[in-house]
Amino acid sequence: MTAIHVHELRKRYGPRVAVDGVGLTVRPGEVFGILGRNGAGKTTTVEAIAGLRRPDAGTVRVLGLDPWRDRLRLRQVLGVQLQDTQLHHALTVHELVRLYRTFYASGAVVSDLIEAVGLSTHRDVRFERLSGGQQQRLSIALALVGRPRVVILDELTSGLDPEARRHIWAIVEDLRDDGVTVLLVSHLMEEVERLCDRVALLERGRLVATDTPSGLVERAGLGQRVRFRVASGAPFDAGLVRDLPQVEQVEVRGDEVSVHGGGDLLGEVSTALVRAGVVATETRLERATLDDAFLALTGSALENTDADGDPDAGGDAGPRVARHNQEVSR
Ligand SMILES: Nc1ncnc2c1ncn2[C@@H]1O[C@H](COP(=O)(O)OP(=O)(O)OP(=O)(O)O)[C@@H](O)[C@H]1O
Repeated sequence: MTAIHVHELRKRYGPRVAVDGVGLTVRPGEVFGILGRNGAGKTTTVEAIAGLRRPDAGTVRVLGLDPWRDRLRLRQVLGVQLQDTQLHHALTVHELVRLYRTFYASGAVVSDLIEAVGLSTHRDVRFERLSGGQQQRLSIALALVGRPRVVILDELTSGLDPEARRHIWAIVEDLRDDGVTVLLVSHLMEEVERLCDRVALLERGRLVATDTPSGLVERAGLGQRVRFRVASGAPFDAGLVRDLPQVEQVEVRGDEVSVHGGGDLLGEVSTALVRAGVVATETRLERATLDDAFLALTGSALENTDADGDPDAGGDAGPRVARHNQEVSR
């Protein structure tokens, strides 16, 4: 049985089409990522999977259950952590986990779960007094309290510092080790590359591609680049590497050389340089990243523009992505 099956999912809000025929199959035990810009339809998709939003059309099954019709049964096997979970601010960590535990017929031992998410020393601290990272850890604990077989985590590390983010990633890795299926919505390429077995790219409500993170990079066909400096000070003869079978393009700027191509590019270029007696320094191989692949596959910068073309939505990763892509495609 598949863990999650989505077929031809559609949802509109008034005239706005949020999800437009999305299909996904998530295998049991997979960590499956949903990646896309602001407004791409990620949350609407996972809300439909969680039974929180009724689709206009299409089929959704989670462990064979219809999330809308079988909501009560689904609740016993599915854990959900959504963006901006509203929790009772005056309750402590322990009180909240204990309260949520009562919603399930069977589930985790409250103190064990609090320890597993690293909140033992904060068990008697009220929710409103927790830091952002601690609140996130608590919301994950609440998603896990019923020992779910499938967990949905939506933007679970947004706004957290690198250390808090790593703590939360370790929790997801433990879930994977325990065979729990995880559906992870994220903007963060590093998070997706580290945690996800496969990723679905959404763009304006449509599925652009589904693959492993490295498969997406390969699919984008962006190749690799070898960069080095010529030590001798003499001008570099680009003809030394231009005609090698794996080389597509050579750029020379002063003593800096950049060779773009595929296959065993580093080996081929290094051998040619040694044969020609050229001493190269600072040699490095650069591969396209998931950022680059996203950009190439969707034609837009991920974190710099939202799905409506609003250029305000995002941090500083967008321009970096765009620059890299220009380099690659030049
Ligand atoms: N309740 C709603 N009413 C009207 N429009 C909505 C509603 N929820 C979402 N939308 C719109 O539907 C589209 C998809 O939104 P959704 O939240 O699913 O995208 P997302 O990929 O999760 O975005 P983000 O990364 O910003 O969370 C967006 O254009 C959004 O403005």
